[in-house]
Amino acid sequence: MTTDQPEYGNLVTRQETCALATVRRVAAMLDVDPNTFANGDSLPRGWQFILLAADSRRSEIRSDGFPGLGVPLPDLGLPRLLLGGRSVEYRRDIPIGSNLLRKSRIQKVSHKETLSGQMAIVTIEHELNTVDEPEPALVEFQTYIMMSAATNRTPTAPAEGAPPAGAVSVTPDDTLLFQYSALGFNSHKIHLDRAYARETEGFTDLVVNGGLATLLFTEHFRKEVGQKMTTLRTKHLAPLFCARPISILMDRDGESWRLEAFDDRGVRAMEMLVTTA
Ligand SMILES: C/C(=C\C(=O)SCCNC(=O)CCNC(=O)[C@H](O)C(C)(C)COP(=O)(O)OP(=O)(O)OC[C@H]1O[C@@H](n2cnc3c(N)ncnc32)[C@H](O)[C@@H]1OP(=O)(O)O)C(=O)O
Repeated sequence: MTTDQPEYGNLVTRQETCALATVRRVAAMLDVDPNTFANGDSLPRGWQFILLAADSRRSEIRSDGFPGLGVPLPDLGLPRLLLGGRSVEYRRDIPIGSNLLRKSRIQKVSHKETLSGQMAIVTIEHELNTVDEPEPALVEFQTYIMMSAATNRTPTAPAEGAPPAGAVSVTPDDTLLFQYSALGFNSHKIHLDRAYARETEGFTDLVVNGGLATLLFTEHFRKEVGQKMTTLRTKHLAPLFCARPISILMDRDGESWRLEAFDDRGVRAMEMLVTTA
């Protein structure tokens, strides 16, 4: 059963700065030379997570360590949460060093009864405007799946065999997970606290943040294709785990690219669709 809730609608506005120091740290995390970036250069498309962090007070942090969505959302009584997907439209470049106005709101909340229990699907919309332009430079929708406490049901998808041949492999480790969480001011414990991830949420290991997996995809796209993305859409189908190789496959269809991620057991865990101008 699905029930669509009317918009919560409260618009939250914030001042953000695309700080060179933070951009240099993202570069360092990705093993890119930080000295190749300067004020006035364009923020690489895919790196906007540093401008979309929540700034919740410590007293507002959820029991799972998640700082919240950065916009008011009533307590839905669903203590667990995973990123379901994102959809981004890049309209203009964001200059490094620029000041931005960020507008965020809950766009939609749907409630579902599923085999795993109650679920809410929450979509939040962010716009980033450079101060001198009336139209947003970037519009991003993020969908979070909120769930009841972990049951006996394992959240790990069934094994399907080996990863596909011809894929590029990347293995996120504890350090990468920590640095991504720190740069996004995200203290969710499934990415940082192995005992919590296993014992409280029932995962086999630390879960790779879907935003980090997306960043690894967009970096792969930047290096292999080199064209500017105009849109990207992701869907997270199964969790990816720390210290396990992720296999990335990329296919082109005209001006669109489809990237898929498989875990070390061959489970298709994520897909990303990219278009270019
Ligand atoms: C936290 C956090 C950030 C993160 O990045 S967490 C890591 C990244 N995300 C994931 O690893 C999620 C991977 N996906 C899953 O584990 C499963 O898909 C999930 C979400 C547990 C749902 O699986 P179920 O088997 O329990 O449910 P169903 O597949 O039957 O779906 C039930 C309804 O939910 C809708 N739905 C499912 N997945 C998504 C999705 N990715 N996006 C949007 N909607 C989704 C599905 O359509 C079903 O609805 P129907 O109307 O079709 O019944 C951080 O920032 O800290």
